Amino acid sequence: MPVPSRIETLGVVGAGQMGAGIAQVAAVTGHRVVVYDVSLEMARQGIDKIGAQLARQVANGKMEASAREAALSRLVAADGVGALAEADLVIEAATEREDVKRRIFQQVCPVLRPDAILATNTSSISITRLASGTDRPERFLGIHFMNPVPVMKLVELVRGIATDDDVFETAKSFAAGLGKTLTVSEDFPGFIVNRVLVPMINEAIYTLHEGVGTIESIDASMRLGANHPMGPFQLADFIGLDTCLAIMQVLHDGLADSKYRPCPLLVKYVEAGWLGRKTGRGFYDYRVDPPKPTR
Ligand SMILES: CC(=O)CC(=O)SCCNC(=O)CCNC(=O)[C@H](O)C(C)(C)COP(=O)(O)OP(=O)(O)OC[C@H]1O[C@@H](n2cnc3c(N)ncnc32)[C@H](O)[C@@H]1OP(=O)(O)O
Ligand SMILES: NC(=O)C1=CN([C@@H]2O[C@H](COP(=O)(O)OP(=O)(O)OC[C@H]3O[C@@H](n4cnc5c(N)ncnc54)[C@H](OP(=O)(O)O)[C@@H]3O)[C@@H](O)[C@H]2O)C=CC1
Repeated sequence: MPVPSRIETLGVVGAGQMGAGIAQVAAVTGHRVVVYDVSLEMARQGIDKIGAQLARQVANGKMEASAREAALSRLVAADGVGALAEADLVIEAATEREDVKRRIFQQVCPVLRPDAILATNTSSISITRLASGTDRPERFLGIHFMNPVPVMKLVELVRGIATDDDVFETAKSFAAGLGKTLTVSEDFPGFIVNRVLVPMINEAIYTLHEGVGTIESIDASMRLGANHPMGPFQLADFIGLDTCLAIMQVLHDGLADSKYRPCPLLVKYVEAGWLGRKTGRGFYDYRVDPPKPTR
């Protein structure tokens, strides 16, 4: 069966920071986008965030008001999974948990067009393993965007063992059409970016845990000493500590090497529900301005 040669309608599952970012970029570049989350209300909240983000661009003179209106008119909040039936491509961007993603694929696959492509924005989980839980492993791949999606230039593409070449080519043209630069990663835990980046963050947390430095001194050291735009704790809070921990667990389990052991302090923060910016508190407390280190 031929694959859609062009992606006109995109479905996005999960309207959190990544799903909303993907939906925003796709709508701005002329795609119709159906946004699905656990409820219509959550999907609407994601679209409201996009509206606010685009309003800032209009206020800064970076976008015409008419272009904002046009982008918003292309965004639809799904009132149920059935709304994904019209999509040429669906990108899953829900919580970084394999059980959650598998359950989503079980719900979504029966409503998809038989020729539709299914992709995941997973940060670390095996594409081949996720594909095996769908009805279309040959039409399944990883399209891994970086956070914040509208700003970051990279998209990592990852094929599973069964991904068809023409599916991969369609995904490449789609991502290039969003203005992104592509790299291709083999399907191993964490792919390229997170195999390198998240152990660095985990090491920064060990550095704190062992008393080598404070949150602020470690962040300042990496910002000023390594020219990173954010220190590792600012970045961890920005990514989400639950996501950072999930990635470390995938690296630890998948590569069976103790060097990927998640720092117990990271585990403690996640257990406390201090997940970073999205919950108002992580390694920094964002309920005060400027954000205050939490240890
Ligand atoms: C976990 C994974 O699976 C993979 C990952 O994504 S790992 C995370 C990768 N991301 C990073 O490493 C981000 C590192 N940080 C940065 O690059 C920068 O700090 C940053 C781009 C986030 C902000 O840059 P900054 O210069 O400090 O801030 P600021 O001047 O406010 O913003 C610069 C631009 O980004 C935009 N921006 C900032 N945060 C944004 C957000 N959350 N969403 C959308 N746009 C955003 C701003 O609107 C601004 O755009 P304009 O230039 O058009 O006005
Ligand atoms: N954060 C980052 O920097 C990056 C993350 N990623 C990956 O993108 C994905 C999403 O991450 P991110 O946006 O940060 O996470 P968020 O926690 O911000 O968003 C996840 C969203 O998925 C929703 N969700 C959970 N379960 C379901 C479900 N069964 N059906 C539909 N929606 C559901 C959540 O709803 P609710 O809140 O109600 O649970 C939430 O709105 C993860 O796989 C992550 O690894 C990739 C690149 C960068």
